[in-house]
Amino acid sequence: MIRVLPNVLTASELQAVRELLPQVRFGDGRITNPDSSVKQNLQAPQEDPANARIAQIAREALVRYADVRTFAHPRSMARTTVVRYEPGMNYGWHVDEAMFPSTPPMRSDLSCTVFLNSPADYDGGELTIQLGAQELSYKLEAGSAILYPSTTIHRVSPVTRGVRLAAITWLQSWVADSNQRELLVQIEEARALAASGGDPARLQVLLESLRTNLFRMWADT
Ligand SMILES: O=C(O)CCC(=O)C(=O)O
Ligand SMILES: [Fe+2]
Repeated sequence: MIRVLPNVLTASELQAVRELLPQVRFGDGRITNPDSSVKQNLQAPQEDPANARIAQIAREALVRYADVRTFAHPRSMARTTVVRYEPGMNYGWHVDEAMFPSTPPMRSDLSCTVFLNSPADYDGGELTIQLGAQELSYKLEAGSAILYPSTTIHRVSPVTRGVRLAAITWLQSWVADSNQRELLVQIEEARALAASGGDPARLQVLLESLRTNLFRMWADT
């Protein structure tokens, strides 16, 4: 399941990020993926002070964002890194690493991109995610983010004009299984609908989905 998170960064956080971005000293993105033959971008070293400040702003914004809690049930979040794609740069089809060598090591369940500049600033640079035979492409407004399963094959298509800037991170969830996470998301939606007296037809279909899918999960065959 993929979730777009509009306006993760407030206007003042976005302004702070805009002032910090020119101070980031980018290096070759392959520093963290030396064996990759498809990664062709620029990436801030972890120790870069402007990267660290942007990372902190992005993390705090993600942690306080209610949909991140509902959708991801986050247990831990990996390092956050600012990436930069100039014309000709791209990150070809790949799957993200399963484990990050943090202390303690963490498993990536969800990948996250926080878009840091306007889609009008560049051509190309879509984040495209494969779901079966379908491809879904995203190019979000500055300050908005996307969460998607780290199990998916995805890419950043070549930038053909301008510069694409984003902050990327990964989350480990308390609930490893994405089908189980999906049921918790539906329970939360049903709870919120019941509390607000919202659309009864939607509440009905959510409850049907929960009953049917829990039965499917628990039925002995
Ligand atoms: O820049 C992005 O939106 C995601 C890049 C990516 O797939 C990665 O760094 O693993
Ligand atoms: Fe990736």
